[in-house]
Amino acid sequence: MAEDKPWVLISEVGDEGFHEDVVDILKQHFHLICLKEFLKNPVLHGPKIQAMLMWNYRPAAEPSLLSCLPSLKVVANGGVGIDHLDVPYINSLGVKVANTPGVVSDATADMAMALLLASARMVVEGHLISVDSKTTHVPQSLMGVEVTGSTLGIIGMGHIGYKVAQRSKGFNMRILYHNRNRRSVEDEQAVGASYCEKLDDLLNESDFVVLVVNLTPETTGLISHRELSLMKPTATLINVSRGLVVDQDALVKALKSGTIRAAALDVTHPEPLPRDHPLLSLPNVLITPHTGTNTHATIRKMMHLMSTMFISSQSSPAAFKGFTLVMPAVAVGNVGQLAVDLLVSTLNMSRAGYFHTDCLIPMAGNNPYASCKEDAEELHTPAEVYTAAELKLAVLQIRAPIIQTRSKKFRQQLVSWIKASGFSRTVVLSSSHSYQRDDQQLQGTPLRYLITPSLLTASADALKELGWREMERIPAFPGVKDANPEPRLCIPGGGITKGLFTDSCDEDLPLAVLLLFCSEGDNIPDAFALVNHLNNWLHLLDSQSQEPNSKWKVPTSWSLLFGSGIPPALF
Ligand SMILES: O=CC(=O)O
Repeated sequence: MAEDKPWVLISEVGDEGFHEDVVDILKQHFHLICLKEFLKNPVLHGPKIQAMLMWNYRPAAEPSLLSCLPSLKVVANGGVGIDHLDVPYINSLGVKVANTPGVVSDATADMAMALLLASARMVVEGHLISVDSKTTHVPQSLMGVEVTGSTLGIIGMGHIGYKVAQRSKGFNMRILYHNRNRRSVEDEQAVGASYCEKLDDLLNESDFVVLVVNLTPETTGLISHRELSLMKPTATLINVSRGLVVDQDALVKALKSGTIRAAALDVTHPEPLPRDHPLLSLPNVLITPHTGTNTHATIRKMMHLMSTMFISSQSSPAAFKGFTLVMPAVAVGNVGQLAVDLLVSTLNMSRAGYFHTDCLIPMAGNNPYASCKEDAEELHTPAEVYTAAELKLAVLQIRAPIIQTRSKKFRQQLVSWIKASGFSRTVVLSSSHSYQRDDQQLQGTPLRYLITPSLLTASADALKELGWREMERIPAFPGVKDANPEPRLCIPGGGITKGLFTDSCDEDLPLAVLLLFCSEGDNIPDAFALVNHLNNWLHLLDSQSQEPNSKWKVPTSWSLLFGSGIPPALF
């Protein structure tokens, strides 16, 4: 029911607003109201709006609009740059500001390379000649500059800048960079980049200068007359950051006078430029209309991120309506967590947020699923939520032990979050001490399952087909017939498994437990076994590999796990 969903204000669908192809993602989670509709009756609609999703800087988060939204919790910006938002002011209203970093980096870095290559090799000019009805021959003047082996200067070596460097390495470029902070030696070596403490040195030496900085007071007008005059006359300026980083009047002069060879800009100020702006009529300028993140895959990722960033807000029920949640119990051998690692890594799941709790031992660490040094720098917390929206799958990964005295409270928090989020089922991946098995549990497969009555009906056929064994209840007093005849559930080493299962039965929550009997040690084979069982049920990965484990992608962080041994040099 639309009424269940949080009300969210957007500018419009289509034209300059949200792309029609992705708005379905938002509609799954929100009741959308477009600005035009909203403005017909702000008094009626205003109090219902809990979030505002901005696309192409709109709706503008201006005081006049925000004052009509007394229930607003979040202003979420589609994109990484939030220079158009007055964050302290918005925060002062008790409203959070969110953006979508990370997911835009690849597309933006690709765009920087596209502009660099297109400008260097005169791709647009070539195209125009090729399609011109008057063309009879290819003019010799259509002569580009060599990219391979040239020198690239990256200004702003953040997430996107680093990805530009990674791409440029493939072009055998000499890579210089200037950044507020120098990167680690490992980062530099991985892409072969050299740090230029002085911006002037970078400008002097580069054949291509790429701007990838945030717009701040320090970077406004960063490239002006002086900086352009330091560049080589054969050099090209590429801007994928913000138009205001470049003094456009100075750029026009430099391009006209041959101070630099060319410019390729995905961003200008304003956007679009007035139709009579001199940049538009210069032959050595290539301009795209701020489309750095415009790929279907990237905008879908942005939509998913914008949709799920509300999960920690209690005012956004049913954010995961119809999703399956998979989570580990923190149990013997950490088999559940390892299995969840394989899921997140293989399905390339996006981090949607964190589960806020005071029941886990506080900790923070690097991104366990990093695919490059750059990603590894992200800070990760003990309980995080990942999603693969296409599969309607969410995962809660737990990376820290539960504080012993808070186990019950943790279960309560979990159950209420699971209920509020609208998951259609929850699967807990767990394990139990092999050596404490009851006699009847000794034979056959080490896999067991448990299922709550409210999930049983929906899953009975699947379970029958899978042929799994239900976890046996064991007598409270083995050998004593009369006393306490009711056999009980016993999951030694299973952490919160039993409590969570019992709570879920009481709360009518559709939940299943999949567990393996195992021993502490190198539990990687157990993790593979458990995730393969899960996959046999949920069909998350359909690859028909001969070798069942080879379809899973092992996360980088596993290199720190078992098997590396103690360095012999210690003895
Ligand atoms: O311009 C694009 C962004 O800020 O992500």
